Amino acid sequence: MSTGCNRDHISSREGVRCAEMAMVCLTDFEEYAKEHLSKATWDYYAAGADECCTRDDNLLAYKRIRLRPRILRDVSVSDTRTTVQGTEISFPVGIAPTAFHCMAWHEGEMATARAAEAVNTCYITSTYSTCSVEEIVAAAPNGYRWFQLYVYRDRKLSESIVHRVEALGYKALVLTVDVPYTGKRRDDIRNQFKLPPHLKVKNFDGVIQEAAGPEEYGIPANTLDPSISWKDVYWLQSLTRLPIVIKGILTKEDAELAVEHGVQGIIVSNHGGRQLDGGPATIDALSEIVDTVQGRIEVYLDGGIRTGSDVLKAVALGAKCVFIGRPAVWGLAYKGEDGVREVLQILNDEFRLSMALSGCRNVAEINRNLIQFAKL
Ligand SMILES: Cc1cc2nc3c(=O)[nH]c(=O)nc-3n(C[C@H](O)[C@H](O)[C@H](O)COP(=O)(O)O)c2cc1C
Ligand SMILES: CCCCCCC(=O)C(=O)O
Repeated sequence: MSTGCNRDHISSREGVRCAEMAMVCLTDFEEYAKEHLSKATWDYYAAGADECCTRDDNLLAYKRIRLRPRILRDVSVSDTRTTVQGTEISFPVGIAPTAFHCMAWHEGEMATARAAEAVNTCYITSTYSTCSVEEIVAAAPNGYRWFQLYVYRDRKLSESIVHRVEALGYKALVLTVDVPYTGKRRDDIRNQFKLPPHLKVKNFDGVIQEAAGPEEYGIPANTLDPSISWKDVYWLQSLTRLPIVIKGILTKEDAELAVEHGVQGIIVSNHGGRQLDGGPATIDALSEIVDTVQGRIEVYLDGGIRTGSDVLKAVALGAKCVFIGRPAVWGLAYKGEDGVREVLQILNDEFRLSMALSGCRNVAEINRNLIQFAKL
């Protein structure tokens, strides 16, 4: 991915200094992470599927959208707060579930959770966290958290994690539906990428870790169930009272089915372009889904959010909140909890500024009138 940053002139010797310079935008963190992580780790985080068309289009699509700013609207006071599933967060940006945070920073997901708690936003913990859900909750006891669930062939295993996170105070379950199989990520294959042996998928320590059979990323490959279907949404509802959010919807047809199946939210997502290459950029898929859902449930989005004006565009097109994946990991690689906080703070500042410059005083004032649609 391009760094999009004005540091390209910095020589490698000067690059050491780079770490002490102010981080100005999210691509500064990307550049830092690329320089400091091992190649295999960097490649895993950066990976897209196949030719990475969808991964890259997630970012480019925002740059094709133009805004229609309003003026003279007294933007001396602005309020970025919003709610998700009835809970207030400081601005409409949360942290998407990403796996293996301990590869980026020794405290891994505990650091991520502390940062989200400090900024008062939502952190979605991945099934494949390298700290256990118990450790994460203990690290940030007042944080607002959802848990991302992959459905295992062994349903008892999924059932037990659902009960565990519900008892721990997680506030929603995010069912990821776009990974019946892992996408083909060429660099991971070339690098024979594996979770380093000193790290574990801690939630299932001693269970899937020791299962026999072929491995993917150093964890058993045949654990996720490719046969999951809409009826499993009913199965999940039978296990829990938590709201269920489906992550990985890209069409109006599936959005309608999600509503009909009684879930409480949708994340418009293509898994950061790591699964099907050739699918739409998420911001391009958003409008048809918002139009279909008609406010019956909340619609969120992830993929390619790198600036405050990206957030503004997604909210204007109907996303209640957006989530960042890779940028949080870059923040971790930079400075752990403080790095993730900085990433969120920069996005918050940029979002506030974009709101003000387009004449919006609060999130409720952001709507489709802000978007310039191409003339036919
Ligand atoms: C390194 C990495 C690991 C990921 N792990 C998971 C995961 O465990 N569960 C999941 O539902 N999505 C996972 N995702 C997808 C993210 O939740 C999210 O959809 C995506 O990263 C958003 O795009 P962005 O990175 O451009 O912000 C992962 C993405 C990345 C980059
Ligand atoms: C065996 C499947 C590993 C998936 C790891 C997490 C993930 O979703 C990713 O995109 O990477």
